[in-house]
Amino acid sequence: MSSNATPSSKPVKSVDLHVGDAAPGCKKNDPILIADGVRRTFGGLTAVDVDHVEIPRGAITALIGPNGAGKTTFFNLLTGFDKPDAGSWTFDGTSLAHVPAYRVARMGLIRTFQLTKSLALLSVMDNMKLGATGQTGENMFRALLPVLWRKQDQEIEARAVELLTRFKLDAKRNDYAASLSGGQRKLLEMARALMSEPTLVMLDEPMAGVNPALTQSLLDHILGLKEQGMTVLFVEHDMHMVRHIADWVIVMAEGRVVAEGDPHTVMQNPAVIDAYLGQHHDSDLGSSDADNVEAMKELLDDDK
Ligand SMILES: Nc1ncnc2c1ncn2[C@@H]1O[C@H](COP(=O)(O)OP(=O)(O)OP(=O)(O)O)[C@@H](O)[C@H]1O
Repeated sequence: MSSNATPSSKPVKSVDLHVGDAAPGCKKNDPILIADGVRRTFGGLTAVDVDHVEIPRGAITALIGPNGAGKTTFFNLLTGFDKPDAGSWTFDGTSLAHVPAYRVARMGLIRTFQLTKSLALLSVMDNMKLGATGQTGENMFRALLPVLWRKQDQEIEARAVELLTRFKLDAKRNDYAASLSGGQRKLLEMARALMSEPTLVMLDEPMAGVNPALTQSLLDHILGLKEQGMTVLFVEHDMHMVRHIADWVIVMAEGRVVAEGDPHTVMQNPAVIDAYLGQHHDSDLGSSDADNVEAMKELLDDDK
């Protein structure tokens, strides 16, 4: 499915991100995240089996692949929301294996979810405050000094207001998150992710379920993250979006990385087309296979 979404201005693409050929697992000039031998099985199914992958710093990388390729599972592993059977990975040179999700977030790696996790019965503002990490109140001794946490509370609120204004949600700050539309919830989740001033933002299907009226603003916000010096890694099925905003694309199929490159080159790669067609050349297409074929058509839809 495609939104035909385009950002309001033509993005400046980052180039020279990799070293040597743009092959699966290729080295990057300045990787922020490096994963080695990351494997996750569910019973007899190998959901993720990534030999080596590097995510370039300061760029926007799209992680694409057909349904069931292992993208979300890989996100869950990298961010401490799931545990691998094997493997190691580093973020900014620090090993993240066995680090729980809340500590990964404090280290500057924040993710959003395919289905938004805003807490429906909390106000928009309270959702934002929950996104701030490393508060004084989390430290028992400093929490005993009200002067410290009051000042911090004001700073957190000011940052939340600034972000809500940027994301055009400030008028809704006292509303329950439950009252927001699907697209507004996606914006809230992104705004909340920024409360902790992350260095790497991982977005799982940021465009899914977003009303066309909000797609452009979401794209502009994602581009804005890069302009502010953050690294973005996102999972997305919308190939128009991938083509327009991604500097680099990593393709997964059946748990493995099968291709990497700039969007234009990757989308012409026969291995990628094969991955989307999968093993279903000769059989009837189920609905998720039909989605994959739709995505493949979008892949082949040349740059406008
Ligand atoms: N908790 C789980 N228990 C059992 N199998 C799982 C679990 N989570 C994921 N899987 C399986 O692992 C494989 C990879 O799933 P995953 O959701 O990571 O793929 P994906 O590439 O994100 O797919 P989509 O694009 O449809 O979201 C699928 O076959 C899925 O059914």
